Amino acid sequence: ENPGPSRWKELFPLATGDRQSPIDIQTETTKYDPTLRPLYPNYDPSSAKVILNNGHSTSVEFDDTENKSVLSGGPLIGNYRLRQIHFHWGPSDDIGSEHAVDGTKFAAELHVVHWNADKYASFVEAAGQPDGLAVMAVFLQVGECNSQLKKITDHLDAIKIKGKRHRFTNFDPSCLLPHSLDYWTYLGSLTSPPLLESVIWIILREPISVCSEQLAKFRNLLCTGEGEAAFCMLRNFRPPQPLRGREVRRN
Ligand SMILES: NS(=O)(=O)NCC1=CS(=O)(=O)c2ccccc21
Ligand SMILES: [Zn+2]
Repeated sequence: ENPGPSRWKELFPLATGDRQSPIDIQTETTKYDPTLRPLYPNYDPSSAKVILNNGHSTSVEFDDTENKSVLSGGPLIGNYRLRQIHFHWGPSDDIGSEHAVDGTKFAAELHVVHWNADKYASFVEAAGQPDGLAVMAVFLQVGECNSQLKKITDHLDAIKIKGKRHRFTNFDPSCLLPHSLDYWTYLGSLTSPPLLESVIWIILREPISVCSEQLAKFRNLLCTGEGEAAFCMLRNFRPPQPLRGREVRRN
């Protein structure tokens, strides 16, 4: 089975770096910053292309060959182009999110991944730069079933096996955002290998809902491929990492 987060440092020295993600957000020590602007997501539903099972999560991939779907505002300078969305969850409803708030974890976490197309020529190049990526995170709090999330969970049966992909278009990920776009922001990293320290994190303070039945559908995905012994994708979250003196700002 995939070596868990505790062994990543053996292959990826960045795992013990000083701007690693996720973190536990201690709300009392976040700093209000009046220079932070409102977030401005502007997504074209035709950018959505495919939903897939990559063996460690399920993602929706977007056409990022032009500035059709971008995030601007907030702490960002210029436009960050939408690349993909994916989710993190756990084996039970009491854990699953990557970031935590005053020690509390949510049942799951949505990541909306963007890259700085104003400055860099590709996602891969941007992923190697300190201001290359912007990931907007949304907490999924267990409760009511989420009718917008159903657009994703209804397709998971078709991509149960690692490597499966399915045409998935006419989808605007704004439908998964909460009413309020208030946020915390800090400088961090990708939360899975290669753990690159290139992410401006934007964590929405208001969660969206998810019900147990929907969480069960994520857990039914397989992290194994065709012809392999089947193992369910029960957990794919990295635990909180040391803050190393970083500041968390809020708008
Ligand atoms: N949880 S996270 O948002 O830090 N993303 C991990 C990640 C690792 S990756 O480099 O495979 C990659 C490619 C495209 C989008 C995301 C990723
Ligand atoms: Zn993620």
